[in-house]
Amino acid sequence: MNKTLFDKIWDAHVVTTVKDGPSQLYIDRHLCHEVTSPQAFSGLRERGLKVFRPGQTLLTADHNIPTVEQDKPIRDEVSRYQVDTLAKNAREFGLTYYGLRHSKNGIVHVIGPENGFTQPGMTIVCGDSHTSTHGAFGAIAFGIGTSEVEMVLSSQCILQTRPKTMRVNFEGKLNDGVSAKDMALYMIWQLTTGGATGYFVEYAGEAVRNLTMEQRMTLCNLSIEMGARGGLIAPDETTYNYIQGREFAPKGERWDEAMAYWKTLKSDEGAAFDKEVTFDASQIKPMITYGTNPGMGMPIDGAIPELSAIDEAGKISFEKSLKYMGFEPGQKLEGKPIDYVFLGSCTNGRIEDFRVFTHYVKGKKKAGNVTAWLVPGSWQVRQQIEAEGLDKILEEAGFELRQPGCSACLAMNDDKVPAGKYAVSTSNRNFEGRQGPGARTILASPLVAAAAAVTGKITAP
Ligand SMILES: CC(C)[C@H](C(=O)O)[C@@H](O)C(=O)O
Ligand code: SF4
Repeated sequence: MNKTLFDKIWDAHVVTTVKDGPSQLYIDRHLCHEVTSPQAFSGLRERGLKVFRPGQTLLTADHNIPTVEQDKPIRDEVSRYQVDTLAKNAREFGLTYYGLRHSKNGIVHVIGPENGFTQPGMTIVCGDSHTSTHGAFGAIAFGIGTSEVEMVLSSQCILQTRPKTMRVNFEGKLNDGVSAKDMALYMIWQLTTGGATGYFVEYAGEAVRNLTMEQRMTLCNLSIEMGARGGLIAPDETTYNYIQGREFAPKGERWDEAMAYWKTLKSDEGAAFDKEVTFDASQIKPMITYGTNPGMGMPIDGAIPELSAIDEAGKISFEKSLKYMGFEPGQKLEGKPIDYVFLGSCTNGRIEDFRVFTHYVKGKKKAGNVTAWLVPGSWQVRQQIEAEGLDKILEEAGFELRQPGCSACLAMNDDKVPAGKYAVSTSNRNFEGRQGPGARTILASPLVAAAAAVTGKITAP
């Protein structure tokens, strides 16, 4: 039978299946952060259980950490408690932990791939919705709840209902200045935030094949924002080259064995998907969002829809959303002054994102009205930035590099955008209050963020 890539990986991990019910799925890799793991560890403690396969779990602190003065104790009491608890759990259960001040600390979805912990053909979970990021390597990666975190810790398995499969093809070539972030915002705009609910998405087509690993991660990261369980891309030379030599990557003979398996990881010719959508990549322009969900997007030179274009059921939430954002139906946003720029997050906090941003601002100056937060996704990203001298270029242009963490992506630390202020943000969610109470988020690519940072306005790069 012709199988999809998803089917191949899923079938290889099913331990047993409950008749007409969920499957017991074996999990290869488990990532944990401080927000969704404490109750899971407490659960183990109460039941007197150990972690079943400690080598397959990796811990990091990211959501609650400050992005300045990480050498000092965390000032916020709740955040400090969260991070201390994770450290304590790591010690007690004998798990690898990239805590604060660890040279490999960073956002959970950045550190997995950059250390080779994330590999093709694996099942990867984390108590975090953007676990879909790891699908860029040709893995089944998805977010789980805290009770499932406990299941994985204690048994290395979880119960899962098999999702439907969907393929999204991006045919043709992207235009200059258009990135994976624009592909994702375009796709969610077209398909809506519920367009992939119940599906696991495979991304394919020429424009996807041409993406670097960093860009593939950006695309897969946003799968969840259109309701998908996850997104994945078949591994190829780009994938193998990225993984080879990283800390957890297979070495020597193990590498050859792994490669033999990885090369089988693609959807067979004629494999049936429950749904298939095709986009013309050359039609995509740099994108921004104007509303309070990632589906409320438009090309940067476009206009917000008129009220008459919105269906009856959506009118109230559309108006509420525009009111929150301080925008009008039919308004164009190009030239609109902004206050903050955030470069970072598990969507766009990788080295390539910093290269793009730096290349654009080189020789220019940050606009006086803009507060810019440039937050690398990990310490390794930050070290790479410094090794390439990007920090110097940024400094000359009036920008300062911060220390790694989730930061203003969800503002669980001190990096909060003040109420009413506009932030052009490279992160993935523009929900009300996401970047701070009353903060107004405009999602965009690192390139669009760079243009806004130097002009102080929404500007086509
Ligand atoms: C805190 C965590 C549970 C959450 C998630 O699951 O996505 C966060 O990472 C986010 O991006 O909103
Ligand atoms: S960077 Fe943002 S989206 Fe990613 S894990 Fe952190 S809070 Fe969630």
